[in-house]
Order: sequence, then C-alpha cells, then structure tokens
Amino acid sequence: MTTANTNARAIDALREEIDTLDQELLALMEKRLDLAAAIAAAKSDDSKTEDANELLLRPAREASVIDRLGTLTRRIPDASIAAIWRELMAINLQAQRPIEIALNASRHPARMHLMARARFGTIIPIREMASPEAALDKARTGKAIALIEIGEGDWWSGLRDDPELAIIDGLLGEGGRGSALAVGRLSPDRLGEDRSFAVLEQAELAARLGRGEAVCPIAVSGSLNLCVIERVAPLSRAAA
Ligand SMILES: C=C(O[C@@H]1C=C(C(=O)O)C=C[C@H]1O)C(=O)O
Repeated sequence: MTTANTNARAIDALREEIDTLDQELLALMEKRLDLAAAIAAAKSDDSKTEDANELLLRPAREASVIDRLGTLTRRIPDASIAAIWRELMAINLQAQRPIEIALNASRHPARMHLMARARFGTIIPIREMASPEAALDKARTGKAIALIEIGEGDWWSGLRDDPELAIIDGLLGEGGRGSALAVGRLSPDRLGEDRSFAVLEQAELAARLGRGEAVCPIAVSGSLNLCVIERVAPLSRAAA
C-alpha cells in the first residue's frame, strides 16, 4: 500500500472519531439548552416581586461562566472560549424569551453589526432604529437590548438618572473609534463587577481620578462625562 493510501485511511479513522465527538458535543449543547425553560420559569417567578419586564440576560453570570472556563481550559484561547460560550448563551437566552437588538449606528453601521454579533450571538435579530431615543424606547419595553454608537449627540447623559435602563456593556472600538453602549432594562445588581459604565459630573470624575480610581471618560457633553470604570486589583505591597 502506498503512503498516500495509509495516510488517507488514518485521516478517515480520525475523522470518524471527530464525527463521534461532534455528536457528543451536540448532545451536550442540547442538554444545556434543555435547562432554558426551567431557568426562564424560575426567573419569571422572581419577577412577580420584581420587574416583570426586565431582560432575562444576566451579564454577571455570563462573565463568571466565561472566566471560570478560561481558568479550566488547557489549550483553548480565552477569545475562543468567549466566542463559543457567547453563542451558546445567546441560544439559551432566545429560548427563554426572544429579544432583539435595537441598533442605532450613526457612523460605522457595518462595524456595529459585527460587534453586536460578537457580543450577543448570531441568532438575535438586529433591527435598525432611526435615532438613539427610538432604540432606548425599544429597550424600555424589555423586549430589546439597545445598541447605540457613541459619537454624535449626548443621548447617554439621560442614563444617569434613568430608573429602568442600565448600561449593560460597552463595546469599545479600536482606538476608541466605533464604540457603542449596550443598554437594557436591567437592575444594576445583575451587571458584572469588573467593568462598569457611569455618567459622572466633572467634579465627581476629578475626585475619583484623584483617589487613583481607574475611571476613563470616553465621551463628554457639557459637564457630564460618560466613563468606563475598571475595577483593578490593588498592587500587593512589597514585603518590608
Ligand atoms: C441560563 C441563564 O440565562 C442566560 C443565559 C446564560 C447561559 O446560557 O449560561 C447565562 C446567563 C443569562 O444571560 C442564567 O441566568 O443562568
């Protein structure tokens, strides 16, 4: 038998193994998805005492799932773990209660579409909205996540005192270009702790910077600043 033939056989055998593993992976993914209905029921039980129209998205939980898997993997890069599980989570979330992305992209629509897909999965419908306000109104219903490009206007300044809407995430474009905020009807305690967003008055921003906090303004309107706040672990003290 020629070497080419032997290799072809070896490849066939390995591909059979891959096919079997793929089938097992698929069964596990479907088992994971089977939990969606029970999770949705438990959340809607909770929402009787809370906000019935709140999103079922739980950003803090998603971040902790992805972080944990990142510590467990031996060879899969963090970015791949995040991409694979973001997609699984998107399927799960849509199975719990379908939502859409209300997108307002004034400057970089193509980039915003890609960022929306990378963050919220490929199955969530994207509806283009004519203005930031229209996207925010849609988010207020709890049936959509508003994804609004930061650039023109100060639509974000009203989020400072908004009782219903929270900044879920910031999708930061390279070099600060083409960045967007994801905004949704969500209680702030559902948000991740490592990075948060806030609208701060100039004096408040200066005070926090003075205390050495990792606060970075990404947009300014009058005396208001839209800021990213990173929680940085304190440097350990050098031994005396
Ligand atoms: C399953 C849940 O709902 C959503 C989907 C998640 C997932 O698929 O792991 C995680 C958080 C939520 O955004 C949950 O809250 O645990």
